[in-house]
Amino acid sequence: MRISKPLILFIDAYDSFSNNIICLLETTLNVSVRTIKIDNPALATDEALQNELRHYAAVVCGPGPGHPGKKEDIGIMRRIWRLKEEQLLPVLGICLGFQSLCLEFGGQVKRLKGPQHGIIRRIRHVGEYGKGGQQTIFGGVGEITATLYQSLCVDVGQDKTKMRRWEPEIPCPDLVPLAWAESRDSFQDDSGIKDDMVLVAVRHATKPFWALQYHPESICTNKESKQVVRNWFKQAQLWNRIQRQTPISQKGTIQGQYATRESLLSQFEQKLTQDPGIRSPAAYLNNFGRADKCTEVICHSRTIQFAADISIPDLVEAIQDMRQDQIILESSNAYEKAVGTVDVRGRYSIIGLDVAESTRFEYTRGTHKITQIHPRKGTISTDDTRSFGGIWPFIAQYLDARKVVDGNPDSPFWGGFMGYTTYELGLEGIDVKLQSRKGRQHCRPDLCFAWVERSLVVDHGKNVVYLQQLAPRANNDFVKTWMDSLTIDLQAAVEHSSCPPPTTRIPHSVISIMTPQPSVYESKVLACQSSIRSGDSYELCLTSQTHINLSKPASTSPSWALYKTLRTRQPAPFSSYLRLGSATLVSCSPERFLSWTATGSCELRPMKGTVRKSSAVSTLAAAKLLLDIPKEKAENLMIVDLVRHDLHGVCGSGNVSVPRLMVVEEYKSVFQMISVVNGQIPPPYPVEMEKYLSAEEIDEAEQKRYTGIDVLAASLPPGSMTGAPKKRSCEILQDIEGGEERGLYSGVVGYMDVRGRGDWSVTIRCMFKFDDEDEVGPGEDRKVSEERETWHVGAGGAVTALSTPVGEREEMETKLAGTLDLFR
Ligand SMILES: C=C(O[C@@H]1C=C(C(=O)O)C=C[C@H]1O)C(=O)O
Ligand SMILES: NC(=O)CC[C@H](N)C(=O)O
Repeated sequence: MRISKPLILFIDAYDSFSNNIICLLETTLNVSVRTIKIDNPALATDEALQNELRHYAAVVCGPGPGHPGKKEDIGIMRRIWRLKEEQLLPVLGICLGFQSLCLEFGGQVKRLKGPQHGIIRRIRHVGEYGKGGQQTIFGGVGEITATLYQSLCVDVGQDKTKMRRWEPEIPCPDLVPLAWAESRDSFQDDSGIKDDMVLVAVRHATKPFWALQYHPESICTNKESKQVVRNWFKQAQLWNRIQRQTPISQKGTIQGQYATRESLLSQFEQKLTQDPGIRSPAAYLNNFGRADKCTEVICHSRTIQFAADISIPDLVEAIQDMRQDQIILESSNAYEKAVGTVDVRGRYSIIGLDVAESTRFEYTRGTHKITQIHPRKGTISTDDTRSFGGIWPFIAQYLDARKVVDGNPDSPFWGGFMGYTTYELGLEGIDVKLQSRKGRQHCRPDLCFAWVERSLVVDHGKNVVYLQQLAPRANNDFVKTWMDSLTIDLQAAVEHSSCPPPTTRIPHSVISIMTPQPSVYESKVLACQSSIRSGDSYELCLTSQTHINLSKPASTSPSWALYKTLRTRQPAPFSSYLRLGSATLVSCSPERFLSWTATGSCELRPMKGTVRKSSAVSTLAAAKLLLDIPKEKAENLMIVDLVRHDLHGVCGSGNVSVPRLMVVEEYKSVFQMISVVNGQIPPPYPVEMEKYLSAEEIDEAEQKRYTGIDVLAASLPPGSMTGAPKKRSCEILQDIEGGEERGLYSGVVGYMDVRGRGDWSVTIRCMFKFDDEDEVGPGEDRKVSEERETWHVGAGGAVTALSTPVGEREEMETKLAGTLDLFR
């Protein structure tokens, strides 16, 4: 007989740490967790809630933005505390859940004098037995050091007496204190810790309710807190055995969902099953039909070895028409041996060839339409993304139908999608509406990918170039002819190349530059801090836009010259030059967003903590000292925990790790603190099951498997550009940033290839423009007209409770200067 694991219901208040708590529960206890949002309409009636709760051994009321006194912030949590005696079941509140419990039973919710977000504190707990001799949940627990994420705190009566007590005070007879964080226990002399005593654990005197105000799941909370979770569940189970009146039942439908989302490929399959008519031959086969054996596509590859360092600009200029569309992803710091360590330097550069002739995919948020532009055929086709479950299921299936298994194993990219997505696409994915006052005034793509069949990969470590083409195996001769002619051009280019290539004069003149006003930016920092103090956000990545108006000689965009100059001045592992459809991007981003391998191992590298290089801070050691402070570490930690949550949402419990935490890296003009978060996408079926599965079952599992695209879709917009919790923070930022679109800035640029791999950078330290903003205006002498274009440069930084307006403004200006200096 199969005994199923006890179920726990996790109530999610739209937090960015929820999946980490679910992972903690599933890996510490022998349980399975289902989750539900605080405002799920399916549980609107008491009867529905009651029917749902029957399935569970216990409930966890999670953390979240906002205030426990606001109905909309806590939703069904409040109804849990109000359950009738016969309906009761054990509950653990965490953070917002803790505050909600305390508020319900007489506690007063106050603002902390100094919000504590991502701050690590020592916790003083009552020990195994409370004052009345009752067993607590702290038995066998040593010293806890735990991360706090809170702006608010609860006063249960002790604030008056100013003494740590283990007994309830008069105003809250039902709330028994179990643990405190005290200012005398803080690790460093930290100006942010201003409250003497903060209550961080309670239990209800008579009901099976416990709660923690600290975050047991944070990467920086020590292992001791796992024992607290074990103890809690032991007591919860004991209570269930002895006191529970409504027995646990598996009957009836269950609304709680798995924390991991359904895979994109499975969403696609489901849509097709619902509406088999879509499988109509033409459109379906064009997009998703699999090639048969004879037309099997492989990645033809030729390796060309070079003696000297390879200059990417020289290489592309020799073989491409630079006036046409381009996609160049360059490790422009590959040969910068004097700056930073080896792992800061990128190794490969990847160049899409003949991009202007490639099929281009465009999607604008809110339209439900994927447009394919086929330059070779001179046609444009449009599909309704709803037929396929959305834009991401479409992309995932399109790529999956073109999987290639044969190619050069040394090359990181064989061909496939290359392109960008905007910040606003990410916002759509987390249901954040755009707040622009006038509504969206354009229909520019928020996702633009080219399907790249010919490419060039440079391995800067080995000084080799891989020339590649996706084509049927049988097309060998045709491919060979193309490669022969290109090889000659490439060799000539490298012989004449100058490394580093000279920066060219930029053929433009600046008409105007509109930079953010310092006082306005500083007031926005204060507005962010006000949202942090009220408990609505823990950290906000505030950004601003600079607009540059250029005049230029007719039909020569200065973008390529701008790129060549920027890549030399700000060499970075994720430089990119894109001219794709109506957008042009010039970027020297140091930040990897996400990469994944063909076997599903994913890496995210959030960057938080920036120091400008100067004569006073010129070494890594000096920068480390500056970044080794609670403010900077808290900024980084919060995003690490957020990224872990995003990854858990696809990889599942137990499959996410943090191999590097808060490491300082050196770049040309800045030092950056980064962390590395890894995740392993689970295989379609457990390997040991293979011998028991039929071919059809294996096929079906493969059809529904997760890929790196699931992680990409689940993690946008990049957490390092939003703050935490992501959704509420993005809404607040929409407001504070005045609804101005970030566009390509704060989005991602990169590739996902036919072998099942991907690599994306966060689009920062960049500039971009759209063709529809180009104008013709009167020239200087007002007689002849001249062409003008508008470039946008975004810059910003994370605001926390510990920020200062001037400090943040200077940090933003430091980041802006790298790009803006091109025009000065
Ligand atoms: C917002 C920017 O950068 C982001 C913010 C950082 C920070 O707050 O330290 C660091 C890297 C980026 O994730 C920017 O470059 O404009
Ligand atoms: N992490 C949380 O749940 C935070 C709760 C609440 N919004 C606060 O800031 O105090």
